[in-house]
Amino acid sequence: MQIDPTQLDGVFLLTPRRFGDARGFFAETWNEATLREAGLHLPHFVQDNHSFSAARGTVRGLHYQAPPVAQGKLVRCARGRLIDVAVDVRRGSPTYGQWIAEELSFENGRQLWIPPGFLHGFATLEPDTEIAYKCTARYAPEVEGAVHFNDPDLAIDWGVDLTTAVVSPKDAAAAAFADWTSPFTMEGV
Ligand SMILES: Cc1cn([C@H]2C[C@H](O)[C@@H](COP(=O)(O)OP(=O)(O)O[C@H]3O[C@@H](C)C(=O)[C@@H](O)[C@H]3O)O2)c(=O)[nH]c1=O
Repeated sequence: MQIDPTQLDGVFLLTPRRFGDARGFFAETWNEATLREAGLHLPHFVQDNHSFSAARGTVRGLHYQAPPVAQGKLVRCARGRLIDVAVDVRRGSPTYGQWIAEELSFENGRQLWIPPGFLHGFATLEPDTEIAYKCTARYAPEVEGAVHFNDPDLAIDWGVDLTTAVVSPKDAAAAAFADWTSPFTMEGV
């Protein structure tokens, strides 16, 4: 497993080793001991999610759950190609409001570790794209929230035409970043 830091402290790109043969490949997508030996101690995961998006240009996000059920997410693309986005919303963080956008695909096998304290979203770059992610806390709809994906202050480059993006009604009605108060601090996530 290759582990690469990103510009945001605590967010890592993980690239599992693929063992190719005549049948295709095999890869370990998650191995607690291997990561610990490499110095990356991820919290305990309690839920695995899988979603499918039919159209290119589907955008889901920017989502979070508030503490004490904030979620860390280990994200990968099982089919197709997507841009995965993490926004640092830890109050007091030197990179508060900054984001990273990483391409994850079936082809490149890369995974993004996003700890609690970040907004998460993604845009599909191909039709029939599947995302799979492990979460460190259970689904808690009573404390979930969203910031608008096309927020002018965040100005995220999703890699797709946002005027024709496929979004949920919930995401279309999400708050502006400037009107939103983050429930996260550097310590309390
Ligand atoms: C997220 C989630 C949704 N659901 C249900 C609620 C709803 O009926 C249906 C679709 O939910 P949503 O519209 O919230 O799905 P979606 O927009 O795909 O939400 C997800 O987006 C990405 C970016 C994330 O980071 C995730 O944490 C999650 O927020 O699935 C669960 O049962 N468990 C879950 O963990």
